[in-house]
Amino acid sequence: MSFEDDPTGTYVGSFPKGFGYGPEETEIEGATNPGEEKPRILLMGLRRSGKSSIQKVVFHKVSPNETLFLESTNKIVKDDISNSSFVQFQIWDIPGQIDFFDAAFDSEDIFGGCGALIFVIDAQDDYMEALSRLQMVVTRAHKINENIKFEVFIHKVDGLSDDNKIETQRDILQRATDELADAGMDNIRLSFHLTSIYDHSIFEAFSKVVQKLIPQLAILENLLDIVISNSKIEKAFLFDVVSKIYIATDSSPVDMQCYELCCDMIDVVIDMSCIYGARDDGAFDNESAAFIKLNSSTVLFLREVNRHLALLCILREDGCENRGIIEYNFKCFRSAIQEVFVARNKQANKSTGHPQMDHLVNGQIDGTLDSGISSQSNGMLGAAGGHSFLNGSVRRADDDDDDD
Ligand SMILES: Nc1nc2c(ncn2[C@@H]2O[C@H](COP(=O)(O)OP(=O)(O)OP(=O)(O)O)[C@@H](O)[C@H]2O)c(=O)[nH]1
Repeated sequence: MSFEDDPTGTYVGSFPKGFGYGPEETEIEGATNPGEEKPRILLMGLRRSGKSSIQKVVFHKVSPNETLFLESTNKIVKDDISNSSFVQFQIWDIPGQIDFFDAAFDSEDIFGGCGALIFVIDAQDDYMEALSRLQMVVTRAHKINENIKFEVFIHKVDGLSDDNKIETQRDILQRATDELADAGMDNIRLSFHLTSIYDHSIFEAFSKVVQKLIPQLAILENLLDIVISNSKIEKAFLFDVVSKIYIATDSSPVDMQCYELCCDMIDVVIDMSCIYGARDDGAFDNESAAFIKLNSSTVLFLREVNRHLALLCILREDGCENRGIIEYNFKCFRSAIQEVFVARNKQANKSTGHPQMDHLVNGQIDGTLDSGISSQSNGMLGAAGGHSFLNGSVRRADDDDDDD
C-alpha cells in the first residue's frame, strides 16, 4: 500500500507510520497545544534539485533508488514529522518553479513561522541560476524573519570526485557570500553542507539543521560530555531512532564513520527486535539495549532513552570492563534528560523568544520513562543536579574500588 492509497494516513511510503515502534503514548498534558503550529523547516531550490527525494529518504525511509521515479512537485507539500518521531516539526517542500512575486505565495506567512530554510543546489548541474535564486530567497526571507537559519545543501555530490567536491563547495561558498555582500546583506550567515541521498551525509546534514532549532541543545551536549568522561566512552550520540537524526552529541568532533556505525547499529537492533522480539506491539521499548563488539576492539553500545530516543556510544573494549558504572551513569543521564524536558514544558512560552521553537522537541519523555527511575531534583536547575549526581555516581564507584 502506498501513502497516497491510504485514506487513514497510517502508512508512509510502504511503511506503517509508527515504523513498528509500538503504539503512540498519550501526550502529557500541556506538552503540545493542538491549535499551535510546529516549527517549520522549508526545503527550497530549483526544480529537480532533489528536495522531495531528501524528504522522502530521511523521513519516510524511501530507498534512494526509488526517488528516480518521483514526479515533480507542483504545489507546496506540508509534511508533519511529529507522529513518527521525537523531534517535532513540519517540513514544507516548496516546488522549484514557484514564483515568490505571485500574490498566491504568502511570503509573510511562509517565512514568518519558519525556523530553518534549506536551499538545495544540484552540484551536478550548472549552479549559476541556483545561486541567484538563493540570493533572492535569502534576502526576502531575512527581511520578513531575521531568526531564520539558512542552510545550503550542495547536493548530489555522489557524482563528484573528492577534489571536485571541495572545489565546488569553495566556489559556491565564495560566490554566495560575495553576492550577499554586494547586496549589503553580509550580516546574513549561510551554512554549507555537502550532501547526497546515497550515503549518510544527508542524515548528518539534517541532524545539524535540526540541532540548531533545539533550545536545550547546550544542556544535552553538556550531559553527554559528563556521561562520556565518567564512563570511559569515546563518543556518544543521542539519536532520534526513527529518522536516524542525532539531536545531540558530545563536544568532540563527529567522525562520519562513527555516525554511520551508529546508524547501522540502530538498524540491526530494530530488525532483530522486530523479528525475534517478545512484544507484538513494537520493537523498541524502555528495556532495549545492545552491546556489539567489533573486530577493531571497539564496542558499540545502544540504550533506549524513551520510545523515540536512544543513546549510542562508541568505546574501546577495555572501557566496558565495568558495565555496571556505564549502566548506572546511563540511568542518571536518562533521569537528567527527563528533567530537562519537564522543565521545558513548564517554561512553555518564554525560553527562546521565538515561541514556535519552544515546541520543537516533544515532551513525551514524561509519559515514557516509566522504568522506575525517580527524579533527583526539580526544574531546569535540576539538570545541574543531575550533573553533580552523575559525577557523584562515579566517585562513589571509584571509592568502592579503592575500598576493595
Ligand atoms: N545522484 C543523485 N541524484 C539525486 C540525489 N537526490 C535526488 N536525486 C535525483 O534527482 C531527481 C530529482 O529529484 P526530486 O526530489 O524530484 O527533485 P525536486 O527538487 O523535488 O524537484 P521538483 O519537485 O521539480 O521541485 C530524481 O531523479 C532523484 O533521484 C542525490 O543525492 N544524488
